[in-house]
Amino acid sequence: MNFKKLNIPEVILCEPKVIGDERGYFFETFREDKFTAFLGKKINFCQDNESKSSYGVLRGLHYQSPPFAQAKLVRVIEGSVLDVVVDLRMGSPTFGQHVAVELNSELKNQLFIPKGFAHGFVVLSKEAIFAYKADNYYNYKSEKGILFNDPELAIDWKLNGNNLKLSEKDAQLPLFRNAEYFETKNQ
Ligand SMILES: Cc1cn([C@H]2C[C@H](O)[C@@H](COP(=O)(O)OP(=O)(O)O[C@H]3O[C@@H](C)C(=O)[C@@H](O)[C@H]3O)O2)c(=O)[nH]c1=O
Repeated sequence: MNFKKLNIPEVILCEPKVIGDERGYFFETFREDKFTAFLGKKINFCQDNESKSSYGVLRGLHYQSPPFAQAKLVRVIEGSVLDVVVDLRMGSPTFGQHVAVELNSELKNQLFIPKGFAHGFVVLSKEAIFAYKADNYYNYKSEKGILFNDPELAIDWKLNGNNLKLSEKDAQLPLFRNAEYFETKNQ
């Protein structure tokens, strides 16, 4: 696995070494030792999730508030998505900024999203199966979100707005300016 810091340096792109042979392919999807060595701290993942979505489905932007904040390691098992994270850490030099990266099942790339970020993705392929690890359990009372097309965030979701499909909940999320920000020291 190769690890790369992105424009927001705490957000890490993980690029696995895929070994192909006449049977197909093999790759390590997660190695705690290498991951911990790169981050310099251990993330205790405790929940694995999977969702399937069709073209144009946008899930996000989501986060859980403390004490249920979640760091996530996300990837695409089938298809392609544009994955977006927004920095909600007060005092961070990149507060309010976002990173957008295409994750797909060809590259098998993954994104590590620390606590203190809102996360969402839009499906660019006919369908996509999305999988992720989280280091804190789902807690519906702590679920929070930000409206995907808040002009203040100016996220280019790559797809025409007419093609986007959102849940009722996600279409009614508040703006970034009304989000619950994170204390940087807690991250
Ligand atoms: C996230 C989650 C949802 N659920 C339930 C609640 C609901 O009935 C159903 C679907 O939930 P949602 O509509 O919130 O699912 P979804 O929109 O896929 O939510 C996910 O979006 C991405 C972008 C994230 O970053 C995740 O952390 C998570 O918030 O699944 C769980 O039981 N456990 C979970 O961990």
